[in-house]
Amino acid sequence: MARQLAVQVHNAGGSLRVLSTKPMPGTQWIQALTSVGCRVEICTEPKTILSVEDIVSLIGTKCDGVIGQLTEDWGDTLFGALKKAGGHAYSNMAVGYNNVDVDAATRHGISVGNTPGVLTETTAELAASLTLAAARRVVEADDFMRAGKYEGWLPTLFVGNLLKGQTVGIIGAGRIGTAYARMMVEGFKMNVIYYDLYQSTRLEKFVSAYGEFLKSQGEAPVHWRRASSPEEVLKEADVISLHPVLDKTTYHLINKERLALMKKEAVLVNASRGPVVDEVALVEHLKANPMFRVGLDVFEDEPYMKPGLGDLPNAVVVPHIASASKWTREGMATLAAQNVAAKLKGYPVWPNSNNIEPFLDENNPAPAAAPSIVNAKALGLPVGDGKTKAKL
Ligand SMILES: NC(=O)c1ccc[n+]([C@@H]2O[C@H](COP(=O)([O-])OP(=O)(O)OC[C@H]3O[C@@H](n4cnc5c(N)ncnc54)[C@H](O)[C@@H]3O)[C@@H](O)[C@H]2O)c1
Ligand SMILES: O=C(O)[C@H](O)CO
Repeated sequence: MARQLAVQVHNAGGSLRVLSTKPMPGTQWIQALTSVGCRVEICTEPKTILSVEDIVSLIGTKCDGVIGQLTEDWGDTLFGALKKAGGHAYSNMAVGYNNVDVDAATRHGISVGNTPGVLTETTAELAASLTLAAARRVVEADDFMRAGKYEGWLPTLFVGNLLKGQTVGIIGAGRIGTAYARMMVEGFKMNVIYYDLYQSTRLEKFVSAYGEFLKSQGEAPVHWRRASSPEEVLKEADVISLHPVLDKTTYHLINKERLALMKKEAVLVNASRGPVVDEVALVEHLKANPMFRVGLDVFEDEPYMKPGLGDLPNAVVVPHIASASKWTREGMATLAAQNVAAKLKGYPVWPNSNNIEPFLDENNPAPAAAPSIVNAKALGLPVGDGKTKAKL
């Protein structure tokens, strides 16, 4: 028999049972659920990644909704178990939902929520940090200093790349890609080349307007260009940051052939999903090109790195922390809880999942709506007018 996993219970008398597979930061998310009559059970097992079997046992025989994590495999087995337990609602505590089989959820009549917007700036800031750390060799220099190797200033010590006036390439110019591009344009006066399936008029207008501003200050303007292929971006840019969703079209988007197109001293940053990069090919490329540098927040086989990557001085590696600011993580938890609470209460879906601010204001009641349900259309869920306030 499966072992009983430890849980912490809030509002034990609540009639709707909602499970969170992990403790999450803040308390607003718990309040969002208990205030609408949910009993909240939080799995407190120290094991980092729960297996499908673990989660099936947590779901048990009666469960109305679940908040899960991107490390979990939400497919037919889990949605089948949730349906059998009487469940209707699931939310990832993440904007990316490549760990979720949305079609399976839809087949079982279960809504799938995600947490867009609240992590846009935080994630872009980490991508910018990785860019600087890689371009200016911050981690190598830190290691050197701590190892007691510093014997005095030298003209040749840890020489890296200047960003100002260079070209930043964005692959996937959605919410995060655009926010990152703006940071690099405003912060370092970089020109932009981007590739996305869709035109980013917001980004284009911003760069044009900022270019005009710089001109008005007597400075060289910045420019943008929309590329017609990823190859164009890779050939032209000095820094490339990857921000697409992970799907069949972006799996190994950066491979051996495309790495070979990049400038020998380019900087590549990935804070999207690990499998967007062929990590074995990347290790080979880094070995052969010591002046090529990467900043990685995500890995192909998380939590593992491909052999050799961790030994390379031209790679900066951090453990998937791009969204890890307090405000963002609390906001992600709140949005995930509201996705579940709203579905269980029969509220409509919020009309614009890019505008989630009203859900995060602790001083005002959250809208009586689900912030972001990715299979709302497939399930035929009603869409609200974006005005109705919840009665708490
Ligand atoms: N490392 C982290 O902690 C972290 C944090 C947040 C998000 N993410 C990842 O970042 C991704 C993007 O988040 P977002 O909020 O900006 O999403 P988004 O939907 O706003 O942007 C994704 C963009 O990718 C584009 N795209 C899709 N297929 C493409 C292709 N084949 N080539 C080029 N572009 C393509 C889309 O058109 C869209 O503009 C998420 O899906 C998630 O996987 C990672
Ligand atoms: O997709 C996401 O939201 C991240 O990977 C975690 O913040």
